[in-house]
Amino acid sequence: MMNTHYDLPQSFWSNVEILIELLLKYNLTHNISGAKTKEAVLKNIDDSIYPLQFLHLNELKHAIDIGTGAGFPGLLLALALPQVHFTLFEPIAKKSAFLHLAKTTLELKNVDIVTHRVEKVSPFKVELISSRAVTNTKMLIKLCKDFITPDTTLLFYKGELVEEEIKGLQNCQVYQRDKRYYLVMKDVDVA
Ligand SMILES: C[S@@+](CC[C@H](N)C(=O)[O-])C[C@H]1O[C@@H](n2cnc3c(N)ncnc32)[C@H](O)[C@@H]1O
Repeated sequence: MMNTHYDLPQSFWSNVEILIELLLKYNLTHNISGAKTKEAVLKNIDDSIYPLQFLHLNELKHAIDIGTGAGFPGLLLALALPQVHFTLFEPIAKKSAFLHLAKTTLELKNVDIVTHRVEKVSPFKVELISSRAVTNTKMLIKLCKDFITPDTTLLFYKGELVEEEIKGLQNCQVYQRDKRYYLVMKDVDVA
């Protein structure tokens, strides 16, 4: 299917097959994702897990994903990293309902879903924060600043505006694949 050097759990691809079927069906009536075909969903899945090839995730226990939508990337990272507890923030009820449906169907014990904007909840410290297609980098950092410690890794899935967005920010590393720019930040200054 896809080339990945990361050691995915045995259950990953069987869970993905179930997830794709679930999403395509749910999407017909609720229109929560632009990905309307299996191929399109697979592209989102590939994009979601690609950073596992270059991220160093030792000591990772807690992660949040901001604006998970129909599951990208947070739900897929949770499937790939069953030892890590993921809290997925998605304020839109029909999207959050889908995430609940996926959690129940796949019996995911490492996933919590919060139907609120990330900046509206009581924060807790995490080692990883991911987000794709939600808002610009500086605004994202502002929204989740109270979840960040000097050891937190930020993983933002960006487009070609990334260089513009990170001007003035420290400790940024960008990994490019085609039109996708994966922005990884550590020791983020939230002052
Ligand atoms: C364009 S969608 C992207 C969904 C998914 N991340 C993806 O890449 O397919 C942006 C999502 O972010 C959510 N969102 C917007 N602002 C948010 C906030 N402050 N906290 C949490 N989620 C937010 C929206 O409800 C929406 O579902």
